[in-house]
Amino acid sequence: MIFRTLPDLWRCAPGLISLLLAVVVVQGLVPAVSVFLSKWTIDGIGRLASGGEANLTLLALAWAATALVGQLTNVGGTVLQGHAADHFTVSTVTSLMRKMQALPGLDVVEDPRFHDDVETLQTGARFRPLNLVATLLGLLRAVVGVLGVAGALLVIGWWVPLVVVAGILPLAHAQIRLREVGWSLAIQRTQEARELAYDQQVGMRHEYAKEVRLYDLMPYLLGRYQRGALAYQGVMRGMRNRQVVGVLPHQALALAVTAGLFAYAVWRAGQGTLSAGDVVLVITALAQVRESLGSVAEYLGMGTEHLRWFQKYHDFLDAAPRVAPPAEPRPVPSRLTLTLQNVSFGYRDLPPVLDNVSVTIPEGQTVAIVGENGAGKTTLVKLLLRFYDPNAGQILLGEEGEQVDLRKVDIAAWRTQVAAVFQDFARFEWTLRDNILLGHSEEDARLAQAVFSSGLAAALDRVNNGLDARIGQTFGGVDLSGGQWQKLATARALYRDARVLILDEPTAALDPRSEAEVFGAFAALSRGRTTLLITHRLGSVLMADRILVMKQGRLIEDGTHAELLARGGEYAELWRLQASQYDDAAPVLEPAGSEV
Ligand SMILES: Nc1ncnc2c1ncn2[C@@H]1O[C@H](COP(=O)(O)OP(=O)(O)OP(=O)(O)O)[C@@H](O)[C@H]1O
Repeated sequence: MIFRTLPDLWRCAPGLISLLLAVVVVQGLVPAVSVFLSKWTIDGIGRLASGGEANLTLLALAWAATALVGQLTNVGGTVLQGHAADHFTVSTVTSLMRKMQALPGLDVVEDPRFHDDVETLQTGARFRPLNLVATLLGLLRAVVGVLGVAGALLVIGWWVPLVVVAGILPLAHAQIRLREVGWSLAIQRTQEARELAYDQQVGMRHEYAKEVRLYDLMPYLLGRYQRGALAYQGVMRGMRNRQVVGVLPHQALALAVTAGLFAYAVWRAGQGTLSAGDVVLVITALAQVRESLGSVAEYLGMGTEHLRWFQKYHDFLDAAPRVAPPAEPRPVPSRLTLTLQNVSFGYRDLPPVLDNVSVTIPEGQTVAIVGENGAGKTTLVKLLLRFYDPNAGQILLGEEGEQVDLRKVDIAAWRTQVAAVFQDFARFEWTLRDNILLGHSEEDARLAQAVFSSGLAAALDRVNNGLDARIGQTFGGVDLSGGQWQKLATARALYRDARVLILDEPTAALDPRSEAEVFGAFAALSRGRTTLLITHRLGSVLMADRILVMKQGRLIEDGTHAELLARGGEYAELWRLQASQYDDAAPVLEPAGSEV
């Protein structure tokens, strides 16, 4: 992982990183120079005391210069390190977002295991790059410091630096090992951490606030949170304690080695084979070495943990999407007849929700898809958008003779041909304008038309700033009603000049007048376009040329309103049930299970 992470770091700002490395090396050498200055000062004082000569002024100037270099490199190192970490953070987060962009399907984002990865990657991306930079530089500084000062210890024997390093190795190894264990445990527990955070959010965030108050949910949430937190923290605390206590014996060994060398140096001075300056050098050098080696071990441990995060990050970047873009994408055919041929599909490893569906929808046709909850209507359009690939069968675009399998078509190009109002459309808390344009360039007439046809114009009268009003509560914007949000989602779809229009319950939250207006707009808009309308309001299917009825993943009826009524099957039954709700003479409610 280091062999991939370091080049990544280097590539994000090569000039800056070179300068930073030079500064850190100088910074790391300052302690070694200080140690020698101490020795030369003590030896100089000794010579002066015994009538010899010593240039103490030069030594004082050297001290001052060394201290100045130390301070300058400290400040410069901190500034440059901040810059490098900023670059690295941006490049890491950018790569993560680009990878998301390169995952055209929904399979990965809906996988619960992936939620854990995203949680780890998303929270880590905020601080791991920064911490890795700080850790690597700290490590380099400490290693240079150790090498420089250990070199000074050659004064008392060639073997001394070796003994010092050997004394610290078990500590370094233990630090790395403990960090690895800690990381693995934290990763295993990500799901629990996410659940804790979720219960907290439910208690605190505005989207849950009404139910939390009405149903007095807080005691229940607190109970869940406290039970979960106690269990989770117990495990994590045990791990942290083991980390702290586990390194104690190794620290004791490192301390014993330096204490032994100190005693040896004092003994040699007593024998007259080391000068007073040499002894000062050994004492300061040992203190420095001990500190720097401690830092090396600590940085190695921290670095290991950060690198494990980067390993996860690289694994994610390398992950092959199940919905794979075609190697040689074919253009979208000029005529857009949609054909499903024996399509079966199940989410992940769950039972199939589409069972051998075959249908052809000629270009320009308006098709309503109806059926009970969970029948597979939304799944069918998600397959058409290539959010998933069928497990069996195929989806073809184009007229007979020039049909192309959807899996071979350029995904981005295909999606530009489609506009959709999803049942669970996204509520972007940006301005109204940005919510409609979605990053596309603005065309005044088209924007005005989309706002008018969606019925959003009435909502605009009530907000300051018109289309520039920020919406949603998170950033203090204006909140919209459910119906106004739905009109906004509709305006978004209408703004796109798409050849295929997908409307999944597009009027569920609209009042009758708005619904009639919006359907009027859809009717106008669907002219010349292929339109798929999923709805439970059977009155609205009258605008369709053709109705598909789905039940338990199968397409069970296909025809016009009149044909299906005449057939007296599922559609006729659904129609009768719904009509009866508006009919004074008929019973208003049917038994459960008849939901449309
Ligand atoms: N992302 C998903 N992961 C797993 N199962 C899913 C997913 N989305 C839908 N399902 C399941 O697939 C089945 C079909 O769902 P789908 O949303 O296609 O039904 P629908 O006909 O659109 O229903 P509704 O009228 O309630 O919107 C349901 O049983 C649902 O639980």
